[in-house]
Amino acid sequence: MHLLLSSQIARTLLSLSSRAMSLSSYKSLLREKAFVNGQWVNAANGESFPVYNPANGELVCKVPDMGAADATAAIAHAQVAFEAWRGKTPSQRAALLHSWERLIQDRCEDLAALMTLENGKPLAESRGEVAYGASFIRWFAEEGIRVTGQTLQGPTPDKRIFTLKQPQGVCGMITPWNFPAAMITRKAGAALAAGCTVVIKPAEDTPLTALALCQLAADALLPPGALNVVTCSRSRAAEVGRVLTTDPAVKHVSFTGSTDTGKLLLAQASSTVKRVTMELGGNAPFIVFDSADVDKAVAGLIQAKFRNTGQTCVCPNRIFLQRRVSQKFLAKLCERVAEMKVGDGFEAGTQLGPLINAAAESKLERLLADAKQRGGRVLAGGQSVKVGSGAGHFFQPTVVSGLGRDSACFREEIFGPLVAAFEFDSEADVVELANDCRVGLAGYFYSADVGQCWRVAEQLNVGMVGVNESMVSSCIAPFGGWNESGLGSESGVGYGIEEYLNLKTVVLNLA
Ligand SMILES: NC(=O)c1ccc[n+]([C@@H]2O[C@H](COP(=O)([O-])OP(=O)(O)OC[C@H]3O[C@@H](n4cnc5c(N)ncnc54)[C@H](O)[C@@H]3O)[C@@H](O)[C@H]2O)c1
Ligand SMILES: O=CCCC(=O)O
Repeated sequence: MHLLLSSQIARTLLSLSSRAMSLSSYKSLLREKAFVNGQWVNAANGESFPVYNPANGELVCKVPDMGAADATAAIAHAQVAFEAWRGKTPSQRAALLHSWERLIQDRCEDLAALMTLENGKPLAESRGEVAYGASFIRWFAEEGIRVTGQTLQGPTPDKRIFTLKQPQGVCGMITPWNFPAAMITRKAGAALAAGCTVVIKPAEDTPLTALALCQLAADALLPPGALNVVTCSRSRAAEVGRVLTTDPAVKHVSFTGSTDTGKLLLAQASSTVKRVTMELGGNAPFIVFDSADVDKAVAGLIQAKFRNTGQTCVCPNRIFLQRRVSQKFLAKLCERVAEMKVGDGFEAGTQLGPLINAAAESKLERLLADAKQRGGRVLAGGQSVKVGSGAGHFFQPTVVSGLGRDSACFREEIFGPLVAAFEFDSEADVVELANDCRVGLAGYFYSADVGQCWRVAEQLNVGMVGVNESMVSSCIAPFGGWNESGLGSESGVGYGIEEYLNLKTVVLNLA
């Protein structure tokens, strides 16, 4: 007993001391200002807005609440920087990007602490995101030096045709709060490697990681103006977004966020015919066929569904269980879910952190009420959880079954730790059900039938499919959705960097 107690105390002290270390050192990354043209600046209007810790509602710090004038100035700086940045060789750009990536990896603990502080995700996941985010910078540094064109015989003997790929110019980027580092590096890494310069508007809930990344970019000697961050509150997002999507100097708008916002930004970007990359919402099917290895499927669902407390665009949303395997799957799932720890992301062992804000909690409550009203059965969870002061928005991992396609959980992106299960009979039925939505980001299925694996992978109307696999994202794989889930691809061999390159055809007359 005595031994057990002292080992518990030792563990707690260890976790407290490493937490204290991270919390004090991340502050060296922050200036409570925005970052434009290599400098830490205030908003032209002198205003700022607060950033809160979603786990306890406490103020973390304030950052500038910038507006249209600041966005326009940042674009102008990025335009000047573009002229020099495009003139560097791909290897010179790659060397700077590699330095940036190394500094990010070196400061992993500090960045992870900062991310848990502003986003709430468990520290282990934040560390994972730092590594994931850094991987994109490394990947694109390597992609940048291998951009190639074509040489073709012309239509007549005296002609040769060449294709060149050239950087587009200033890129405007608007990013979400759920992956405060990786959604920036997946875009900015590609754009910078291609020779473009960048103005980012990070999400109002998580501007700090974005700013810390800039400090590290400056430490890595990326030139002033190559990477700029314009911070603003939600009430100024439309104003800053309008500048980024309409200023003629911006040649590309890359957005990750909700489909509704994406549609608005697309419309705005059309006024100057900008290139666009849109990574929007999903409603991923997760199908378990009778032949599946149920333990693997349950483990896969837990991993994919509860990543970032269910607030991930590729999270499984509609869980389709073939009738013979359904009860077994749900029983095992509920057993695992009952063991999951909800808590402050800094607490050792926490698997689910807080939801990002009160609106996210209200949405879960609405979806759950709708499910119950339509005859759904709550098999696990179903309640919010009080953690610490009670100011955060924590929710139990929840499993609901017996739902139909009229339910809100079928129609909407849940974006929280709520598993909504549906039953099906045949392969044809489930493919039809899975494709019955307007978005198409990711899809997953578990089956031991090789023929079925090919057929279903081909038939799902989504951009990414996991077959007996629940993690589809990496810097190596193209990331992007079909239909209302977006336009274009991020990462992958060729695809991610091509988004930021203009194709030019040169016809040479030899005569
Ligand atoms: N496909 C992907 O890669 C991907 C990745 C992460 C999140 N998402 C999606 O994002 C959504 C959740 O994120 P969210 O709620 O923060 O999305 P959101 O669209 O509300 O916000 C995303 C970003 O857009 C900004 N924004 C909001 N309104 C704007 C406007 N009028 N003009 C300019 N900018 C504006 C926000 O400030 C934020 O920076 C989910 O639907 C999720 O699936 C998609
Ligand atoms: O939430 C969206 C991005 C998640 C990912 O890159 O896997």
